[in-house]
Amino acid sequence: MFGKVVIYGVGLIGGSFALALKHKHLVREVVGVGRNPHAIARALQLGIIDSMASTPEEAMRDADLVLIAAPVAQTESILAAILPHLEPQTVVTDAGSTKSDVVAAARAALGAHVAQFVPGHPIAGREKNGPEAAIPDLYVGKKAVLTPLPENAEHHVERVAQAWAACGAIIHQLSPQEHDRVFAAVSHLPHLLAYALVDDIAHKPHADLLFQYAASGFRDFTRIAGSSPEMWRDISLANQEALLGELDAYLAQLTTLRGLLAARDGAALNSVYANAQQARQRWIEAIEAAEAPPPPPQETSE
Ligand SMILES: NC(=O)C1=CN([C@@H]2O[C@H](COP(=O)(O)OP(=O)(O)OC[C@H]3O[C@@H](n4cnc5c(N)ncnc54)[C@H](O)[C@@H]3O)[C@@H](O)[C@H]2O)C=CC1
Ligand SMILES: O=C(O)C(=O)Cc1ccc(O)cc1
Repeated sequence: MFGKVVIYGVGLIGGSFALALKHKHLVREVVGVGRNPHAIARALQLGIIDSMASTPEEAMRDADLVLIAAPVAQTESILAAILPHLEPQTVVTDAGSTKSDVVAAARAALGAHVAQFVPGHPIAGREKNGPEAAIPDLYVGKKAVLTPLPENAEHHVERVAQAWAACGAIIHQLSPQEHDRVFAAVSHLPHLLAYALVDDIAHKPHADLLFQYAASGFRDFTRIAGSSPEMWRDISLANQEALLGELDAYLAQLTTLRGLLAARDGAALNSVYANAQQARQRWIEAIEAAEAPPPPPQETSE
């Protein structure tokens, strides 16, 4: 399917993409480019990449597909470094968690060559980072959202969709603005809340005592506060407007709940909790049905 694939940022996301394509024998050669020499050396040692490129010229020579999987604030400088060596057959994509800023960065860095850039975002991941965290089946049954540009040729969009589909992902399309509004609510706000809760507790004078007794509910709620601070700083700032909107709505909900608690209004509190429990149950059922592997083919006697 692919000759040379170049990964800028060989961590959890870029590394898992490379491993998925390699395990399916869909790529001849994976070349990694990194900022941290130890991480890129480890990616080589783990067999995630076949070689590392030390210059953009070397990386981009004869490249079929380039995936940018670094924190989103790095996108513009990476694309600017790529541009002088961008060949006509090369398709460039990214895995960034925000899309409006990435599209703006691509337009600023690439000019007319933005037609070769197809923005993307795999909706799969976890709180672990770096090449050690990369696994080949990270994307199986998960969504990959593409936010194609009007300038993109259909066959370039199709090429990126094929790559994510080969990793096991289900392809969706949104506009960059729709994408950022959706993920502000269901991804960016929850990460901010998890960081806020752990930071708040860590600053209390009796933090050690509190952490000593924190149980699995606290662990579940705060799992995502184990994620990379740099990555989430970049996402928060990139999607500032939509995230502020969601944060304000959530603050209003907290104020409402505070009022119910202060008034000892058990019936109203119960109603909020019950509505949330039911909505969560419906969501879990829908997501499990959507992500379930297809049933094995039925054997017939004929
Ligand atoms: N962690 C997650 O669950 C998900 C992350 N994403 C997005 O994927 C991207 C990568 O995230 P992860 O793989 O989790 O992070 P990671 O920290 O595991 O890997 C990122 C890698 O990029 C390298 N890097 C940083 N600046 C660079 C530069 N200028 N040039 C080349 N390499 C550079 C880092 O050294 C690191 O090895 C981010 O944009 C993030 O928003 C998307 C979906 C899920
Ligand atoms: O750790 C988790 O559960 C996540 O929420 C992973 C994740 C992080 C960032 C994304 O843009 C998409 C998925």
